[in-house]
Amino acid sequence: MDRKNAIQNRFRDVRQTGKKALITYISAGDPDLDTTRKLVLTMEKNGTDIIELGVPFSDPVADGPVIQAASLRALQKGITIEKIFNLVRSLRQETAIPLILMVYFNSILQYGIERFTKACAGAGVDGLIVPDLPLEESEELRQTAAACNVDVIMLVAPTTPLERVKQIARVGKGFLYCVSVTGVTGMQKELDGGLAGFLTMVRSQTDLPLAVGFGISTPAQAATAAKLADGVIVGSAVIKVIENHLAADGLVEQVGAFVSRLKQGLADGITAQ
Ligand SMILES: O=P(O)(O)OC[C@@H](O)[C@@H](O)c1c[nH]c2ccccc12
Repeated sequence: MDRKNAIQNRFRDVRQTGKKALITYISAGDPDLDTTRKLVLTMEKNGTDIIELGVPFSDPVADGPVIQAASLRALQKGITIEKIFNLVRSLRQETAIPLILMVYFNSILQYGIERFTKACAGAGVDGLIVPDLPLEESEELRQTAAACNVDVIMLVAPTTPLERVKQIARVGKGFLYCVSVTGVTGMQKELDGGLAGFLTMVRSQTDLPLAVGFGISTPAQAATAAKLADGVIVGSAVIKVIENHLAADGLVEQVGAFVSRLKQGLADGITAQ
């Protein structure tokens, strides 16, 4: 399966239709693996362009309460990395959507760096987001992943000094993840006022697509962020919909409907420009 550059190609295709990319995040195995499979397919059908699957971890230091709770639900159901690879492998029979794993470095180390990246490539994973891996310690993973065409997506934050943004942009693959607020994942009432300046600064340093994430939870916020970047990432707000429907029917449909509203928000944001 040749999936080289699947992420950048998807950004290019979305740009060619005059739109911005919607990236949605869910935790793999929350509330169970079969629902994750259905959610991936439903989110794609409703306008998600790229999907980030979280590998649940017992000590998710970059995550706020909503994603922590999702991780816990998945761990309690017995999720493992092997089951996630199997899920991706089976999803590849049904969809070509770019898939990114959000995975803490500890999980990769435990598995073995090379074994992990090869398993990603073999299953059909296109990229990795490793939130606790600083640039200085990232070389081995980046090179090992690059050898099998898996993109290691790098993160920059408003507190990242310009010189460091330059260095990160130079080695990043797929897109550059621009963290909109300093802190953990989760919903914010308002987007940071400095977002435009931050993104202009990052834009001047790289030709990689830029995607904004952290704290984007409504279609209106997605619209605002979409004006400034090539894509928008929404995690906690999607998981909140899952959480609200755990005991009710229609969980998958409700997530689909929410994703469709987000996608519409991106489109409105662009036409309002
Ligand atoms: O949950 P939010 O605030 O919408 O942020 C996106 C986010 O969920 C997803 O990209 C993500 C989940 N866990 C992470 C850890 C680090 C960086 C990014 C992430």
